[in-house]
Amino acid sequence: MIGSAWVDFVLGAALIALPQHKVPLLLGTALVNGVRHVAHAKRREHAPPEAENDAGEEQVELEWRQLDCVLTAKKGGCKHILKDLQGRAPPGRLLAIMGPSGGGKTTLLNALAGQLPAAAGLTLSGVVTVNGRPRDAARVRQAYVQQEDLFYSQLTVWETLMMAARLRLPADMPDAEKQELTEGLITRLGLAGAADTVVGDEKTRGLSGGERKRLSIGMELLGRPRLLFCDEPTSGLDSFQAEKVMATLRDLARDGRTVVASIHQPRSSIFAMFDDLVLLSEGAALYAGPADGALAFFAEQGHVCPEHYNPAEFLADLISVDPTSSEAEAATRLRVAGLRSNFAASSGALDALADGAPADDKGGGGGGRAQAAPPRCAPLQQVQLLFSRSWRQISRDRATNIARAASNVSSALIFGGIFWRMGRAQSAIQDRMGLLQVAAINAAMSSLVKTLNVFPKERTIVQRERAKGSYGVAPYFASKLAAESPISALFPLLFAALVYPAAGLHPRLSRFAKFCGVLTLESFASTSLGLAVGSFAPSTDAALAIGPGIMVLFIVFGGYYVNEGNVPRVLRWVPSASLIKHGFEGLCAAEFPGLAFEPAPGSGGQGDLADGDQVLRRLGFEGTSVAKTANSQARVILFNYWVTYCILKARKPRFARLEPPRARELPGGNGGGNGGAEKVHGAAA
Ligand SMILES: Nc1ncnc2c1ncn2[C@@H]1O[C@H](COP(=O)(O)OP(=O)(O)OP(=O)(O)O)[C@@H](O)[C@H]1O
Repeated sequence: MIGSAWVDFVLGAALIALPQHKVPLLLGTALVNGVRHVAHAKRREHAPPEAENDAGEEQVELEWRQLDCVLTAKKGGCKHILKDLQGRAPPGRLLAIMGPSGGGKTTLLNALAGQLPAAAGLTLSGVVTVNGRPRDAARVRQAYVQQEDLFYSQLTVWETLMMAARLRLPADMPDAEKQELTEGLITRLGLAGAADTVVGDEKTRGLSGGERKRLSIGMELLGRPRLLFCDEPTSGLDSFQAEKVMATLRDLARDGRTVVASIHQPRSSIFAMFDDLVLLSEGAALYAGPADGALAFFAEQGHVCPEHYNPAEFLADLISVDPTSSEAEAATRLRVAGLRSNFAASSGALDALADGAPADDKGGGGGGRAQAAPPRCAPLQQVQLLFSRSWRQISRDRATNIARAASNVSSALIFGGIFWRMGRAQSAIQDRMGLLQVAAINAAMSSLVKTLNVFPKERTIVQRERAKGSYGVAPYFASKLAAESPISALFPLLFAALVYPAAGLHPRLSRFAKFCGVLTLESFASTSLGLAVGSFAPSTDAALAIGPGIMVLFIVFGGYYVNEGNVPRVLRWVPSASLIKHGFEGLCAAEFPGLAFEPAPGSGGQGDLADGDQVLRRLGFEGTSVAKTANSQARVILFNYWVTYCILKARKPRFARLEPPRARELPGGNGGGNGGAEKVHGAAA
């Protein structure tokens, strides 16, 4: 995939560097490229789907041993994140990984799922098997419900699940069957009452936290997983919602699936739902066995849970290091180290976990009934589905659309008021240039900020969906642009319709049409810059810091503050990349030609600018035209789209490789417990 992204990168670079008269060639090649993608997608469509070879409802047993995770710092020293862990997650049971914050729960879950994000200096080693085979070779259907629930906020529960079903399930599966499946999932997850509720976000009221989490689980169930990982499914939920979510996971386990969830500190009713339990503290296991055997295990060591006490709270207190004072820290460290050696010395609990039978064996059945694995729908159908999703998202997002409209109307009223009916005096020349410059900046900024606010989050959703093979970048990108462009064009048009007559700009309809066209194209260029920045920025905050920074540079070299002829040689490329400059130049080209200006009183015309052509010359825009600036702006747009496309295509989450078990030697033997930062010596076995 990365190789093909590089081909696109090089091809795109060559095309955009072409001289302007070869632009038709560029379009032709884009068409060829499109056909290549459709052909590629078609080939993929006929490729054997990775999960179809799996037997229908096989039982999955996950096992791990000698699992170590070490982070080596650049300045030397290591942090031992997971310490020689072993355990087993049998089918039909819910295994909970519990422990204090920073204990290594998420790292263990990620390592078991094969989704531990790769990082410099991070080494993961050990053995993880599925039904006795190395996990990567086992090709079992697994799913991972991430801690952060990400959805298109304006789609309802039904639409979200149905869209995922249409994109992920085989094209030859009748739509009625997909609908039936979606309905079944909604009922199963207890979401029937919320089926027509939009997911919502900070601006739009929608699902509750628990409903969102159950929807996340539902999305993963579409892939018919037999092995389900869930990271902190109850975090941020009230106790009622948390209980409902955990009950859902327990029921999924009862249907024969293997369910592994990390959880921080559950209430007692949730603790009672666990079949098996792994207790982690500072990366080391203090218990792994049946959940109902944990209290007895620790009672034997003299740590008795008081009556009527939440066992989860008792265990959390028992295995946590208390950093509030040096005495408390030393005492709790000693206790945790003792628990760790006691557990390592006892094989009983581990054996019990290993022998765990399905808690209430109902065999297979349940959720996987009619669901099938990939192949997906054809690229054209993907475009159709993704277009309808993008269209619903943008057209239903009333809060954002109203805010954008209000911002454009208020800017138009303010600028219209300041530059009210400018006339043709010499002083009106500067006013005109000022208005055209602020109009160019306003159109660019409003589109940029809107895109930067939305796209990084959407990119994460798309990456998750693409990781499941739901669709390709080309159908996604094409449908997004097609759906969003008409609505995005409305806002600059609204601004233009108000400010143009108020300021008394060139009184011809054709000039007004050009003014609107230039502003709309500039708004698209700014959106394309937002997409390019949003595709590589690590977060929305980072995108909001980078995007406006670039825009300030484009404003400075936007043709108004620095004359193009005076730009230092080394920065000559900036004006040609500046969408503000092309926008401003285009607005000047629409406004000034043919305009005659009155001489300043008493000047006798000396030093005055008599007409618009002289103004254009003064600005360094002689010989310009709307068509020429539109051409330059189109190249900026194509360049940004191409950058976005290549980054989206190349960007994939990188996961740490599972190395063979390491031979290690820990200072202090098995005791550990020195702040999770033990020195690890030794080499890979
Ligand atoms: N890539 C990494 N770089 C640096 N430190 C890391 C990395 N991954 C994990 N850690 C550290 O390893 C320890 C365990 O992290 P992990 O997220 O697994 O804990 P956790 O038990 O899930 O915590 P929480 O309940 O707070 O989410 C923490 O101290 C964390 O800072």
